[in-house]
Amino acid sequence: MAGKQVQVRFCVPDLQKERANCSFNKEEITNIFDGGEHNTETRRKLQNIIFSDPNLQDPIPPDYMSHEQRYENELRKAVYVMKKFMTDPQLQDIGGGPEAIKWMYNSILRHAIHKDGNPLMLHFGMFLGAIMGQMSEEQQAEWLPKAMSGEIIGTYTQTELGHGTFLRGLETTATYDPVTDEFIIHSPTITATKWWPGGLGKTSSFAVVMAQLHIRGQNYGPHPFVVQLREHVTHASRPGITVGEIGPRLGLNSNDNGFLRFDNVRIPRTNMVMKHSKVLKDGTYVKPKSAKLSYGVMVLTRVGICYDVCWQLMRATTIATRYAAVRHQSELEVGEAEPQIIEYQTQQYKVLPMIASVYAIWFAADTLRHTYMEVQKNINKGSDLDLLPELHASSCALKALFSTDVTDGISVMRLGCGGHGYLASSNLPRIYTSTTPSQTYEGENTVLWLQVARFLIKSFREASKGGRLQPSVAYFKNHQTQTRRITDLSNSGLVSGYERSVLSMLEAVAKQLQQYSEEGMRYEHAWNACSVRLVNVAKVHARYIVCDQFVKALAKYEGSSGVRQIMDQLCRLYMIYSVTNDQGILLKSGALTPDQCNLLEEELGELLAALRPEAVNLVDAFDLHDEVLDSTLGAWDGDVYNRLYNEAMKSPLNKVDVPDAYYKYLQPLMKSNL
Ligand SMILES: CCCCCCCC/C=C\CCCCCCCCCC(=O)SCCNC(=O)CCNC(=O)[C@H](O)C(C)(C)COP(=O)(O)OP(=O)(O)OC[C@H]1O[C@@H](n2cnc3c(N)ncnc32)[C@H](O)[C@@H]1OP(=O)(O)O
Ligand SMILES: Cc1cc2nc3c(=O)[nH]c(=O)nc-3n(C[C@H](O)[C@H](O)[C@H](O)COP(=O)(O)OP(=O)(O)OC[C@H]3O[C@@H](n4cnc5c(N)ncnc54)[C@H](O)[C@@H]3O)c2cc1C
Repeated sequence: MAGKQVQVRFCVPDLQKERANCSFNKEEITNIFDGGEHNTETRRKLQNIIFSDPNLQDPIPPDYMSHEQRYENELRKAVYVMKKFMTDPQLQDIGGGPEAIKWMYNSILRHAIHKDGNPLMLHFGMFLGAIMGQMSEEQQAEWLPKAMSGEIIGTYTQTELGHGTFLRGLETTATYDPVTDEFIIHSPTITATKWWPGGLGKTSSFAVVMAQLHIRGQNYGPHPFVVQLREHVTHASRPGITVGEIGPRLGLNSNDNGFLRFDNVRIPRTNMVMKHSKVLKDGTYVKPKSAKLSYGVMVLTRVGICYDVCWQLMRATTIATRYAAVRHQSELEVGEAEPQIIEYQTQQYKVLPMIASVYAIWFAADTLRHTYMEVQKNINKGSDLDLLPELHASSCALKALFSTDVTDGISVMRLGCGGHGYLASSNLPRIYTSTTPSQTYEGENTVLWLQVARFLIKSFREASKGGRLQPSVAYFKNHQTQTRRITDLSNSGLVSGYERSVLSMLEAVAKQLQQYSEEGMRYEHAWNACSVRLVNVAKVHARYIVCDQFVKALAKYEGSSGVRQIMDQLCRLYMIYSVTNDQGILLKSGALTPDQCNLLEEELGELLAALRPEAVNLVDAFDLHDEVLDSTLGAWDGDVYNRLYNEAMKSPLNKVDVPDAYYKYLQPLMKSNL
């Protein structure tokens, strides 16, 4: 238990001091992020088993491995985990088997086992997601057991060399042949080559392939199909399939992201993924309730990404906060001992708002997950899809906002650790390179912001006609009657300030769109000419959602008063941090005055001082095991300098005093200059 560990484990005096006085029950906070006491218990049992298993250790630090070694090492561990979960009696006790594997890979523990990606990530994420969310019951009965047991390994192949964002522009075709009752999957051009999917290069034997459905010369748009890529047992690529890896990336280099080409590959008709749309034997196309239902796996993954980046921020803030309590530098008062760097207000401003952001992200992600589950329930019941636009807009908004905030936040945490934060052994560089692609994958963020803007403009017009509004934009209904200025600076006052700013921005951009249209510009061009403003308003709306959800989550919170009090302070900090960052927008819209901004900036300073003594306890409450942190700077004991020194000793260059390269290159140069 985290609370008990505090009593018995060694840590450096600076951290002992930080931990000595804690005003709240850490365990209660741990339970929030695990989703309940039972989940905390399960996670701890799992991590005790996993982290004590020598087979899951890396033989050498992955940074010193070659490209092939990294892939092999991660695949070895991933397969070991699958087998262990199937057979280990200790794990059966806690509900072992495929469900537990899925549970673990959908938890923060996967970042501890696989430090730079994992060849089975797409299998556990999107391949299983496509089977469970997009296949008919009959198809699930066929494919799910094989995928869960590892008999087949799959990935999700949508993006092509030529098209990622513009799904309707995909070039891979699936042409129905009624004579043989088969689809013919084909890559007609070089740009139709599938490019990027994780686990595609060397790992997957199957893939869900997004392809344009053609029946009797008519194109019905992109649909998912299951295609076998490699033979059973030999794993050789099948006839008509050309598949391989795309080469090194900025990060996630163990994922064997791949390319894939099809040369008229035939698959049975029943391999079309058919929960929503169907093709009958005679070639009749059965339409789905909404054409966008086949995009469902992407929506699910966008929800997952919100949690995933939250875990990355938890790791980065834990590392930077503990380090800030251990590191001493400079002088606050001349001649006095060097203070812990966390005593500097500017350092508090780096770590504390990011700790608060973890809570903000978590509560908003949880609400989004519930919306997703409600929509799924409605789809399964066959009832209406009213909430689909809300889910699409909110998942785009939150995925885009959180992936950006967290990537930027991790960068601030690295800077907050000075030079040591740049060392691989701090783990901050890898946390960064594993997080920054979330701004691109599963919908490039600018493109997602424009989807949000499309929803906002539509809703704004609906509101002016007195029409029905989706929950996240219900506040538009007041838009004509409200004055812009807010008078109270409470949390709900600030949320209202965001609402008014969104409405003011929408009013202006809608007017500009209208003006362009009246001047004869086509709507699409007018949209493009306004798109910077449209992206800006989408971002402010997203921030509004997060602030609003944070306040609402706390209003419902039924835990202890200590935790409630600290969360209130964190919520207030998040609100003021956000508003002061966005003050240009709030001032311009007239929601705030310069005097009000000054008051908020003063309060921000007071909050930083009030929260400073709790900083280490707050990150301890995330309860991240040292293996999850994998950091010289962030370990629980705070023994930073010994850890840094010991890690440096692992550099292969230190195996010998004088390396061969000296004799080859330097010695001749130095000799010739004697
Ligand atoms: C307790 C914790 C539990 C959770 C644990 C989770 C653990 C972690 C899980 C996962 C971790 C992360 C691992 C991540 C690995 C990911 C690897 C990456 C994989 C990929 O990248 S796969 C490829 C992804 N590709 C994309 O996302 C492409 C982006 N493009 C698009 O989505 C679309 O093309 C588009 C939306 C941009 C445009 O589509 P288009 O058809 O052209 O549509 P429009 O004409 O613009 O709009 C038409 C109309 O449709 C509406 N709409 C569009 N999309 C959707 C949708 N998905 N749903 C509903 N509606 C949609 C749109 O709003 C328009 O509506 P309107 O006409 O305005 O009414
Ligand atoms: C690490 C990683 C893993 C991935 N894994 C997978 C996977 O498993 N499966 C899979 O199918 N794909 C995967 N992808 C691909 C990913 O989904 C795409 O890269 C992503 O959707 C962006 O598409 P794109 O690369 O075509 O970018 P582009 O769309 O070409 O974007 C380039 C620029 O053009 C701009 N742009 C494009 N369209 C518009 C527009 N309409 N309006 C304004 N600006 C626009 C963008 O904002 C961006 O600035 C992965 C990518 C990465 C980096």
